[in-house]
Amino acid sequence: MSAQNQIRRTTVPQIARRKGGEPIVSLTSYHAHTAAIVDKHADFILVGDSLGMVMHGMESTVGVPLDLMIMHGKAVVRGTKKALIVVDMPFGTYEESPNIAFRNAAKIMKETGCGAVKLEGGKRMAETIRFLTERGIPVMAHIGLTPQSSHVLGGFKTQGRDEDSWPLHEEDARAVSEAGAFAVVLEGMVEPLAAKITKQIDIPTIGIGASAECDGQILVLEDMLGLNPWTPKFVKVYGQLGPMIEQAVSDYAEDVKSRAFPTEDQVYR
Ligand SMILES: Nc1nc(=O)c2c([nH]1)NC[C@@H]1CN(c3ccc(C(=O)N[C@@H](CCC(=O)O)C(=O)O)cc3)CN21
Ligand SMILES: CC(C)C(=O)C(=O)O
Ligand SMILES: [Mg+2]
Repeated sequence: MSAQNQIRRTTVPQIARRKGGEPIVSLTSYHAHTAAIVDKHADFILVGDSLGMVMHGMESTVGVPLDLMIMHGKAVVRGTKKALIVVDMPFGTYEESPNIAFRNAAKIMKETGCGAVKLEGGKRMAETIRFLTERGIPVMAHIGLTPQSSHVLGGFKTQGRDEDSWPLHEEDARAVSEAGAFAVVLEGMVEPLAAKITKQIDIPTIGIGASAECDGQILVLEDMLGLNPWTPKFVKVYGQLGPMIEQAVSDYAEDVKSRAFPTEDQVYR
């Protein structure tokens, strides 16, 4: 098959060009079958390190290993054909030096086939963002509430409540934009700060708990499907899958006990 015949995925420059235009749609996914559904409607899909908490029951994202991100990244790339796939770099795989970050980001891209990586941090990560983008690895930045630093921040706390902190967040946004990031996630940030940052920088801002002032939105798929028992305030629940799964499981249990399942339809003769 020639390259032209393949369905082209959304590209990094296409996302970057959406600044100030039609809002960018994104969700997380960690899983081939759900990713195939999300792929029909999302511009990009994030294989987020939130998978440590959502899929593996961890208390934070700090313990997520690189190999786990690669495994879920492969699953999502295999399950999709249209969306840009972005994979989170997990804690401890990029902070130390641009060289180490490049090695691990290249491993993620080569082994998963994703189109970009995401890493947390503003001004402090600017040199690394430049190092990676100049060498062929597109980087999405992530500032504000950065869950990998929750031990320093004192938990998952909304940022910018105190106006005195705004200049630091604005500086982070400018630094990642100037370093070559193609977009930046603004997480857990008061609305006026997210609005100010979105106006100040040339790359799209993707909000999560950061208001409709951003250039796009992202949510954790399981949260908006009603599968998370501790849904934060910024989540809108679009489907109640938790109760649906429970009903199906309890119907199945009843049918097994009463021998109503399997029936003629499910039996080999
Ligand atoms: N399932 C899931 N969804 C997420 O959005 C998510 C993860 N996991 N794991 C990684 C981070 C952690 N996130 C979180 C976790 C908790 C709150 C939270 O409890 N927020 C409080 C606000 C606290 C404040 O205002 O200071 C809330 O009540 O919404 C926020 C973001 C966002 N990310
Ligand atoms: C919430 C998004 C932005 C994320 O980083 C994740 O899912 O890990
Ligand atoms: Mg993340």
